[in-house]
Amino acid sequence: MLTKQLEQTYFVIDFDSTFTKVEALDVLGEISLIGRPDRDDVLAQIKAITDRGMAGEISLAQSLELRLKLLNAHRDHLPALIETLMTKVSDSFQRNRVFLAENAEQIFIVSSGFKEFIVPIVTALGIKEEHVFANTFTYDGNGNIIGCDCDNPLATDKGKVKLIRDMKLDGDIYVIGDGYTDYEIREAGLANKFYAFTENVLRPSVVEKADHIAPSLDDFLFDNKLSRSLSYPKSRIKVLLLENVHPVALQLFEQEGFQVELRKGALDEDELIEAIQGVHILGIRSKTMVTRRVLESANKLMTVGAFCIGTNQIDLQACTERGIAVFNAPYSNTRSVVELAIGEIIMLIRNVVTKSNQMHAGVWDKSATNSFEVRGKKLGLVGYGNIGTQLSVVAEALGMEVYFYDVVDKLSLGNARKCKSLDELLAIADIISLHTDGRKDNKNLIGAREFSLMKKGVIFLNLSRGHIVDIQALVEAIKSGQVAGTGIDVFPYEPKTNAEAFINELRGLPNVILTPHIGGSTEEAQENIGNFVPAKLLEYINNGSTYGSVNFPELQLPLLKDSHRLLHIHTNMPGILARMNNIFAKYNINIRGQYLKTTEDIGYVITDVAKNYSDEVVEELKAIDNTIKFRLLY
Ligand SMILES: NC(=O)c1ccc[n+]([C@@H]2O[C@H](COP(=O)([O-])OP(=O)(O)OC[C@H]3O[C@@H](n4cnc5c(N)ncnc54)[C@H](O)[C@@H]3O)[C@@H](O)[C@H]2O)c1
Ligand SMILES: O=C(O)[C@H](O)COP(=O)(O)O
Repeated sequence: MLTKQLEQTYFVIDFDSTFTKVEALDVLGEISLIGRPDRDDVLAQIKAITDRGMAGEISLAQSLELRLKLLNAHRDHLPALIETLMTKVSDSFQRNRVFLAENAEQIFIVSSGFKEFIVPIVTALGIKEEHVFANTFTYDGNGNIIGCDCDNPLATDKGKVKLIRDMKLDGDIYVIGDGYTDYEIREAGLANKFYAFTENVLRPSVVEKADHIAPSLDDFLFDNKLSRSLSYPKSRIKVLLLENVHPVALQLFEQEGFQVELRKGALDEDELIEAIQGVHILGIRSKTMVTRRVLESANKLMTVGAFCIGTNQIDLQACTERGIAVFNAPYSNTRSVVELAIGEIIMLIRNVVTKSNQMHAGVWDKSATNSFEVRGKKLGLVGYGNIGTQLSVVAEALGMEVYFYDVVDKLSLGNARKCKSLDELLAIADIISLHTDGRKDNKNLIGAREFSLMKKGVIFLNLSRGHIVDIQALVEAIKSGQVAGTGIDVFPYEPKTNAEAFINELRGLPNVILTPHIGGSTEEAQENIGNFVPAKLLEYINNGSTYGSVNFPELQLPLLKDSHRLLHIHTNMPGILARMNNIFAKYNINIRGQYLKTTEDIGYVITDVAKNYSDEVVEELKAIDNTIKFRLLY
């Protein structure tokens, strides 16, 4: 599967900084110059000479001669060099060792480096020794390396060109390398294509001459439809992270080899429509609205990560219809919200904000009037989910009596008491805190009527979602004294970035704590989220697992071993699994594992199959009616 006739194709591959991540002579210098006081200085000189040679600024002969002189190396240094180089083989070459071994007849290593260290490295990955073309060292009587065999064309300028010309290879020639001398083979008309290999180093003067850029060997193999260890090159996967998500997320995606674009603030709909094109993974927080219109432009989008709890900013239905799996971080900032709520409750019931403001204005007003303990007070929680329950436990530890109301029948924790209706809870509580989710139906859940049902002098908190409270009604309730203190962290409209002003009628009212949606903004929470969400997204991208998705059927899949994984997402209709299995039967496919889960809207079928199947199977699976998305993983 996915192989093409290779008999007439030859791959000419460079060694230093292509097959390996490093320049071998730089590494040799690190070994041979140990103990020399000027080691760092000499190593920097060697590196500079290497770069100038690679960029075509000085001749190869000059570059070799200058470096060998500075190296002061000995035959005895070579075993240590080989040992180090073994650990520095480029990741994508390591991954694709099967391709290298299976196509050894057509692969040539052509390098201006030295056979003494190249041969042991490349033959370990299946390359034939007689297909290695490189220089050899010359030594003095004491084993010191003093130069190289000058008769070898590879020690001279345009040496690779001369060598390839003399080889008279009959067929297509693809050259893969990071240096100018690799490009010269193509320039001389001896190669069909030159791929600038940029996994380890990107040399602008080389890249600009290349037919293609290959950020990895996977990319080269994908581009040429050749057999490879990865179904899709990681370097082609684009990630867009908005709203200042924690830097650890960027690091995790980059480590994976993905291309990551990071933006500080949220984007509005039109900006996002433009930015999302070509993006495979989108990371947002609570402010970016992922609307149906945005999704219509998301031509490559596979998954969305909400780096927060709430997902009401995402059109989940539209995502599902397009086979886009959405994940969030359902617990990572729960504790942070709870701690802020507790802090605010104490500050508000003690009237600390008013006292503090007076002090800043030079007023010393020591009195106990309107200042209370929280012990023994009735805390009413609207919404008894992850945050509501945790707040319940912490509040009880402070001696509060907890009451809660939830639309779903929830188990009371500790001594918390369940209320049968919202109205019942509003009438009982001294302090009311909202912790419902942000579903549309909850718009203005608390308005003028609800404030009128509360006890006079109630303390009121909203750290859930802005649209749940009618702000004008809250303003009236504060002005009339119905609400004695309030803490609001979320607003119907919130500035998109820190540069935008906050405009709201709550500004300047007494005993009101206003915070800029920071309930979940602690270092701990953001770091937790920054680790948690990418792990989910990577599991989905790399393995197909959807465990924890908020809109997809949840499947925790085993790791893929020695099989290909076919992922089929379809509208939930009867008969699709049967049609898939008919196709497998028709092509006599050996199924190694099959997993199915559905929701009301979609079905997700994962089939692990033996590797030897024909491309028609994939085409027929994709053509099944009501297929939303198909993916192949290996
Ligand atoms: N301020 C912040 O920075 C911040 C941080 C994290 C979470 N949040 C928000 O806090 C809220 C709660 O988060 P969570 O993790 O506890 O969510 P959750 O989904 O675990 O719990 C929400 C609970 O609210 C209940 N509910 C929904 N509508 C209701 C209604 N009308 N009346 C009563 N109960 C209702 C649900 O049944 C559920 O039990 C969410 O809106 C979330 O987006 C805000
Ligand atoms: O849903 C959440 O987790 C909170 O509202 C926090 O959102 P944020 O990441 O945008 O601060």
